[in-house]
Amino acid sequence: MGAVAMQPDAMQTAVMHPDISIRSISKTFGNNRPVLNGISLEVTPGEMVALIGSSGSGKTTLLRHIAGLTAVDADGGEIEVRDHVLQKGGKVIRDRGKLRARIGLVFQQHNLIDRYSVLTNTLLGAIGRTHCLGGWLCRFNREDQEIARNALSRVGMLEHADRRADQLSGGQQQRVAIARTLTQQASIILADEPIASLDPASAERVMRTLSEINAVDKVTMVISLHQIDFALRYCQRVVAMKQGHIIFDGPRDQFTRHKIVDVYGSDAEMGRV
Ligand SMILES: Nc1ncnc2c1ncn2[C@@H]1O[C@H](COP(=O)(O)OP(=O)(O)OP(=O)(O)O)[C@@H](O)[C@H]1O
Repeated sequence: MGAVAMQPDAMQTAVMHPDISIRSISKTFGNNRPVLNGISLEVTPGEMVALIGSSGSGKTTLLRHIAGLTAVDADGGEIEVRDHVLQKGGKVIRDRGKLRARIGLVFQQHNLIDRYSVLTNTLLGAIGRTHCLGGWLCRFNREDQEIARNALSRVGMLEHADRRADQLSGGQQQRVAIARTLTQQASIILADEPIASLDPASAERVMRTLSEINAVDKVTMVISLHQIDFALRYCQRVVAMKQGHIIFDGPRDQFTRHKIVDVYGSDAEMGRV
């Protein structure tokens, strides 16, 4: 059968439908000022978005809300992931397992279980599809083993499959964490400062790996980064936060020096970012 031409309107709808839809969310811890202050954001399937901002601007808190790990304030807006409400009215939905299974998380640290092998850590990505006795004794089938090995191969870590996680360098650990999201078959990856503690070569490799996954698998990514040069090189879109607000959201070529100074203030003027 020949290819069916998509009408322009249908194409637009398909392209524009967001993977992540955040509507006016707010979060206040205790009696402090809001950490997130009426944030709205839509992320389209396949986008690779850099989330930047000074320390304390709210990046981690925003990522944790998108992951469903932290609830918005009671009157603090709502978040939809892939067309399903993830949280609303101060509550993360009860049946969040299925949605969470679509979201892969990569953090700066504490990504892996030290005493487990690289392969087992990677296989933990498949846990949502597996029966685990008492929540820990999991039997992974041959197909999942294959998926995990393939994921390790893609991030260049297959030769380390049998090593303990705590024997790896920081960059290698991050690549295993990324392999775990591939094994999970996540359609969204949220990465919180994945290269913060890495040397430049390892940082480059981790960002390249994420970028390849974004390009090949069309996985949607939101990545918080402190390094502006990496953000601008690897991410097409920049979202910049300051004191719980989004103060810039646009293509990287519009994120000019002037905007960088708006976001980072004197740090940027001193050349520290
Ligand atoms: N669980 C919490 N309880 C109280 N305050 C919190 C909590 N989590 C975050 N905060 C506060 O929220 C603010 C934003 O923190 P967050 O970690 O989101 O910032 P960030 O932009 O990710 O910073 P960094 O770049 O340093 O990681 C900070 O002032 C922090 O102290």
